[in-house]
Amino acid sequence: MNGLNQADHFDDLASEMELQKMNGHGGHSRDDGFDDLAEQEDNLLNKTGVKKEIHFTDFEGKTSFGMSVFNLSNAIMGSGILGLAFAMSNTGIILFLILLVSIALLSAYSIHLLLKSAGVVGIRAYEQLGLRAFGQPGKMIAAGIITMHNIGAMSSYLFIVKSELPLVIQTFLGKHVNTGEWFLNGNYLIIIVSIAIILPLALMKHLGYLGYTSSFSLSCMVFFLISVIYKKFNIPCPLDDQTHNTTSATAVHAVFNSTSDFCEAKLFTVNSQTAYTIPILAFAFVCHPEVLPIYTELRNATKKRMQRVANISILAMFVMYLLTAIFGYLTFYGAVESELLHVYSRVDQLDVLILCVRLAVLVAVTLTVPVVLFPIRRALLQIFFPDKPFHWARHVVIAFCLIFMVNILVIFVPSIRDIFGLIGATSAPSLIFILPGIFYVRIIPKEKEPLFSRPKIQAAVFAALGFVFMVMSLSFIIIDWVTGESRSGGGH
Ligand SMILES: NC(=O)C[C@H](N)C(=O)O
Repeated sequence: MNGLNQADHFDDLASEMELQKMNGHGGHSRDDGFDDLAEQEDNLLNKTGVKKEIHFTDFEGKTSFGMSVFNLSNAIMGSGILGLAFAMSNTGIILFLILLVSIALLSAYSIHLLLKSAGVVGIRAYEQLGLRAFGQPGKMIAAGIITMHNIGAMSSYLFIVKSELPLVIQTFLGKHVNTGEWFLNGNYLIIIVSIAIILPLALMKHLGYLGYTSSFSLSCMVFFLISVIYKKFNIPCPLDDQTHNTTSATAVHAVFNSTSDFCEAKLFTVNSQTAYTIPILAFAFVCHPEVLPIYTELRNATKKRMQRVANISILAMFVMYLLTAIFGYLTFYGAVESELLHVYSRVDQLDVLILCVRLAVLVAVTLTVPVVLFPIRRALLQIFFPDKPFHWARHVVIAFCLIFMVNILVIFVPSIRDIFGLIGATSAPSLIFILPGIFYVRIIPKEKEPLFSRPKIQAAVFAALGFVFMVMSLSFIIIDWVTGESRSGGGH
């Protein structure tokens, strides 16, 4: 679900270097060191005419190519996968495919920009690119956006707990309907899970074994995909409850008013919910803060090799995303909700396979919440308490406040669609398009590429495209909220 454990490792290294610098052991300042490296690389090129293999930082990576692909895939894959079938139901198969391919390609291009910028100055973290491009404000902006994005990701994971845990408990109790007891209320359950599991894990000083949950999460999502494909051939459309009982079915019928229309795969469609498509897709492909740490750790790190790692990971996740969206959509058609796993509760509450998928996804997302919390706390510490040594009080208070805030958010947010929408329309396009584009224009020296050279104009257009996506998506989402005629994206 993410490779943040890696980032953690690198930040430790980075802090170590910073510490050395502060203590005067480093000799050079960090940036000077990287400039030397870039210069050294240029000399090498000049002398031999052939570019010899050189590491882009002073850090010698040890992770194999395959393992790096796996790590980056983990960074890409997350809760976003649960929203894709919903996105497809609002665009139709063809439009969805076009958008999915476009976002995947743009995401790969964005990684190209990040790698090229990092290669010039030898930088191992997203925030450091910000620092290099715009000084302290650039670093703050990058750290702020990453913080906001991770808070959004944390909320989406906790939202899944809120919507799925009551169903799991219900199934264990053998109940076909939610009878309204407190232990079947998602809001109470997330508070209990937060206090009993997430907070203690978030208080650990280091991630330790928790870092490995990312691979567990990826396996859970593969299991989820296999079940979605299997269930497609087992669930009839229309669902029994589609003409009565649930509120979302009623709301859906306001939009799609005949059953035949309802159970038909649309190739191309547009409705008020189509506005959420690009944000959902953008959210699903965010992995950019993890790219540079994974690059640094890659064995024989060259830009080309890392770009191959990125392309393969993006392609693999593209296939998983496409299959999940198609089979999820072809199971429920217009009745699909913004959190795919939740819709299965409308078929058979006591289904064992779905119970297992729910349990697996629940464990995975619960364990991922603290993993996502660590980098947020680190960014906050860097912003508000730079150069201060570790202090337990700060460590504990920040974790507590973050978890408290995310709980409040998740209790009041009616649907995971709103989290995907908001985060996908703001921090995701910033991380994928805007920041890599403008960092590139600023970081690549004018002597190498003049301001009006093709690559720089392309990067600037790319950043502008991100800005257009952001403004467009936000406006449509706000219009949808204000007019309130939304089809329930309900996750609960
Ligand atoms: N890594 C992230 O920020 C989000 C991830 N792409 C997801 O789908 O959940």
